[in-house]
Amino acid sequence: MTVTQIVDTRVRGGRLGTNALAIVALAFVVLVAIAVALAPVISPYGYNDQDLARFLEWPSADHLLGTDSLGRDILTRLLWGGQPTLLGVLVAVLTFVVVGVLLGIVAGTLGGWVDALISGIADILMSLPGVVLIFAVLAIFDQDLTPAMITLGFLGSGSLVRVVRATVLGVRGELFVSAAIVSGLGSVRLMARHILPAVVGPVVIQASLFAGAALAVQSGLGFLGLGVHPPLPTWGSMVGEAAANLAKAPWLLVVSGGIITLVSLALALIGDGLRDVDAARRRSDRGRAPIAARTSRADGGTPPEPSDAVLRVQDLEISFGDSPPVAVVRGVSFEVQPGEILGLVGESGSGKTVTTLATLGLLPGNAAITAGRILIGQDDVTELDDRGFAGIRGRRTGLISQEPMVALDPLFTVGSQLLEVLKYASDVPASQRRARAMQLLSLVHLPDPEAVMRRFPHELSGGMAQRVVIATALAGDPELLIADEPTTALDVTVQAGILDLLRELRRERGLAVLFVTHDLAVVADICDRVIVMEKGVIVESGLVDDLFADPREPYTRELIASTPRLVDGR
Ligand SMILES: Nc1ncnc2c1ncn2[C@@H]1O[C@H](COP(=O)(O)OP(=O)(O)OP(=O)(O)O)[C@@H](O)[C@H]1O
Repeated sequence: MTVTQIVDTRVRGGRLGTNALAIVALAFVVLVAIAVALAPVISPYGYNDQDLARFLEWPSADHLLGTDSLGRDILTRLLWGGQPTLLGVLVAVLTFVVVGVLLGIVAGTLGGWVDALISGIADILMSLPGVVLIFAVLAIFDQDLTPAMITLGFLGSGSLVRVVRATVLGVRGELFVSAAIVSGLGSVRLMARHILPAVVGPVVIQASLFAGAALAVQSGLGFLGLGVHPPLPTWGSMVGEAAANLAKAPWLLVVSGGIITLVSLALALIGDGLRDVDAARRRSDRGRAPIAARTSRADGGTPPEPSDAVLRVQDLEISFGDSPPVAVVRGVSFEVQPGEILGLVGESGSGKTVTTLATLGLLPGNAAITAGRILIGQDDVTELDDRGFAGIRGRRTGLISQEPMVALDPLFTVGSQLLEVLKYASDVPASQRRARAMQLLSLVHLPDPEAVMRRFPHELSGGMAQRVVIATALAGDPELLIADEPTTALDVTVQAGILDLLRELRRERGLAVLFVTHDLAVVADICDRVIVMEKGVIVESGLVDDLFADPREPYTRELIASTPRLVDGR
């Protein structure tokens, strides 16, 4: 059985097991929706039929869920009340999906200033005080719930815009999309055949999670008596009535609060189930990614051999000092395949940095490789001196460091630094270097490359500087990028952009990346496989999803537990 088959088998097994709950939840929501839609047919009474002799009654054969303070049948009101409630949720979700998908696709497809404008709008939508705006809309539209729920969907769509945009950017980098464009597929067909199917999964997940949030807001409004047109109930208004009679008939709150809780819970379970399916699909794609990338590079698509690895570290031992030498890295072995992003994690002092420095031939003078080998392609670089490394650094390996500002010389413009690297690390003729430099700046999505060429490092933001560093690292067209905490010094939004760029480079150019970090949330976001180091040795390694789902070593579990964004799923 091949590795790909093993991954696929695991994925299928995972889907079946984890989604039983989601399927039950989906069946429940569908059942509730059908019952609510059929309220006029199946309700035992009218929603405003009053029987003042039988108010606040417990469930009985006549009134299966009891009666309210005016003797109205609770089951009937629950069914009728579901109509404005679920319709409101539907309106909000439809708005959320239409706005989010349209803007996300336009931003991801057109890029440039359109992308910047739409991303700005998405940021603004996410920062607006939603509840206040919804109150205002209700006041303006005479308590009409529809405009209020459209507003809710519109405000919520900012997050979906980002998800769809990122998905579109990812898909556009796929080889099959490039092949489709080259073979003359029009943009409408490209959208229908390749881009829309890719965004369906993430959109459905986001929509089901948003539906839960919309139900909560809808119910909250109903509870406050907003958007309600008595005597027609909403689930929220029924909670309000139940709260008013809490001492006399606590049962009412169990029923009205219960249906809202159950439907919200079911929507969350559906979202979680869909997310599992999507994660499993991605995991299987990631399991295949290196092979796909390798095949695309290898002439004739020959099956990959282990020796196709871009980087092979075998039984590496690194020691400091000589009387006696102290080994700080021991028995470290791993491989990085073309198109693969391998995470190297561990707490400070675990040996990540010295391992990567050894790979680049940059160990400090008091350190030495005392055992093992490092192979870049087929070349053992363990014994190479600086002259020997000249053909490797820049041309076969590129470095992205933690501090982009430090990586750039403050005395020279971006252009002169890029031209210099192109001169020494590439074979681009002098006459074409300027054009190539600007091409590299465009490749890393820096707008107006000509202006960027003229700037000094201090005139760049942190994110721009890191993109310049990545462009510089790509100048010699290396097959391996070593990224040493490349996002640690950047703020979260800029960080996401740099991670997107690395993913895109991997997809478009089949680049391999050795990603050194202590941030497991970043590893979960970008890496295919991960190696965990502790005190100079590898304690655990594996596919990222497997390792995070089922860490075997206590040290790994501790690392995961100390990363709040992973633990609470943010
Ligand atoms: N110049 C040096 N002289 C002596 N020992 C060193 C030197 N540099 C690193 N070490 C030791 O090597 C070990 C591994 O350090 P390394 O910097 O690789 O850890 P790290 O996991 O990369 O940590 P960090 O994330 O803080 O960079 C540590 O025990 C450290 O004390």
